[in-house]
Parts: sequence; structure tokens; C-alpha cells
Amino acid sequence: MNMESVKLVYFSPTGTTKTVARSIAQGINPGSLESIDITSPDARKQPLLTSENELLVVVVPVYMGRVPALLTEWLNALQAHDTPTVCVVVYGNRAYEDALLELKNIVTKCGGIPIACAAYIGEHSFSSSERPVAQGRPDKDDLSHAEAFGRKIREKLESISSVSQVSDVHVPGVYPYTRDSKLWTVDFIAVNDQCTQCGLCAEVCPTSAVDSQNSSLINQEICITCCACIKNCPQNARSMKPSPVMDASIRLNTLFKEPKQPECFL
Ligand SMILES: Cc1cc2nc3c(=O)[nH]c(=O)nc-3n(C[C@H](O)[C@H](O)[C@H](O)COP(=O)(O)O)c2cc1C
Repeated sequence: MNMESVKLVYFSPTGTTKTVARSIAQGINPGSLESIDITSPDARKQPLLTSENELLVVVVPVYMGRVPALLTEWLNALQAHDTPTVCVVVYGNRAYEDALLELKNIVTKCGGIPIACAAYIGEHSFSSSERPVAQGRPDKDDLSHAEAFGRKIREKLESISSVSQVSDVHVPGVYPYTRDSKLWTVDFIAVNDQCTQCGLCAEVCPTSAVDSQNSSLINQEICITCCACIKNCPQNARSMKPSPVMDASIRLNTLFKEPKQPECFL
């Protein structure tokens, strides 16, 4: 199959998923690339339609061993009529559990044909200089791996004449999924007096949980604890306060020091 047009979809509050997504696209090296960043709430208002003449690449972070619940409505509305599809998850060096299987199941239900899947490692959303978790990931080796994965996807497509020739790509995970994708409702962000109310935290929040006029006001019902507001603050005015999220970051920092490696399934 001659695949010159790629639609690259990613959700990436703290940027690691986007970095992996771009390296995969670089490896595929298509004639035309459309990036669809679904991190902002506005970007998730439009449904996506794709056709069998293009390649769809969907890259999402792992939340609680699952696809982030926030995305399932948008992903389930995909209309991917026989579109060859690449499913990729990025996780914070703990585990991706059922997330890759879940993503693959969603795109299949929406008409996509999974042709390749992969799991990469990104610095954990809860990582900080005091409690690093997978700090600096994806690193140079991860990104070379992602580019090589992109090249393998191109080779696989070139080796077939139609998507009907693609056999099932087996990925780890179990269905029914082990974990509940519901996130906690938790007060975990401290804002100090370095804050200048520049509003960037509200701008980068993928759920509009941060008040644009008063950055200390956070709607905990819709906050997904992604830490985009903490990591993007130009004044470093935001941090984690003692909370279940801080406890999780302590556990992650202690238990998951051994670097995991990328995996691909073709
Ligand atoms: C609410 C939440 C749950 C997470 N759950 C997991 C998990 O189950 N396993 C894991 O290894 N990492 C987990 N992570 C870490 C992210 O998957 C990881 O840091 C990813 O690289 C973040 O992507 P981003 O930089 O594009 O935002 C979680 C992060 C958040 C915010």
C-alpha cells in the first residue's frame, strides 16, 4: 500500500506523548502529515473522520493502566472506515496494563484496522526534581526506537496491497479491563506567592479546571491530576502539597527506579 497521508492524533498534557508521536511520524516520513493535538478541550469538540487511503496514528498517555477516561468519548466517536491504524501508549515507567489493548479495541470498534502497536516510556506526570520518576524519558534511545518503529510501519504498509491482508496484532492486556479508569477527586496543588496570575496554567489545562483569573482556584471535580499546570508554570509557583497524589509520587519514586524499555508489536 502506498501511504502518503498520515493523521497523527495525540493527547499530551506534559509533552512526553507528543515527543514520542513526532518521532514515530518522522520515521514513517509521509508525504503529508496532519497533526491533531487533542489536549485542549476545544480540540475535542470536532470528531475525526479518516479513510482507507490514509494512515491514522493515535498516541495517548496511560492513566491508571487505562486510556485516559477523558478521551474515551472523543475516541469512540472516531469514524475510521477501514483506515490502517497505529496505536501507541506512553506510560510513566510503572506499567501500561490494559491501556494498549483498550486503545486497540476502541479504534477497531470505530472501523480502524490496527496494523502496529507500541508502548513507550515518558517522564511520569507526578515526577519532580525531589521525587524523579522516569526523569528525562523519552530519551535519545527511546526516540531512535520510535523513529525505527515508524520505518517498520512504512515497510509493513509497503509489503501489503490492501488492509484486508493485515492479521491481528496481539498486544498485552486483558478484557474486561482490570482497573477502573475513574480518577480521584483530590486537592493536591499548592500555589505560592511567586505566581503572577499570568494565566498559562489555565491555558494548558486540558479540562479547563484552573480558573483563568485566579490560578489558585481549581475545580477538583474535573481536574485529571495531569500536572500540566505545575510543569508549565514559568515561575515554578505550583507544586504538589501533601495529598494522595504526593503519596503516589513517593511510592513511584521508590518502587519504579528500574528503567523499562519500549515495546512494539507489528
Ligand atoms: C492520573 C494519572 C495516572 C497515571 N497512571 C499511570 C499508570 O498507570 N502507569 C504508568 O506507568 N504511568 C501512569 N501515569 C504517567 C503517565 O502515563 C506518563 O507520565 C506519561 O508520559 C504522561 O504523558 P504526557 O507527558 O503526554 O502528559 C499516570 C499519570 C497520571 C496523570
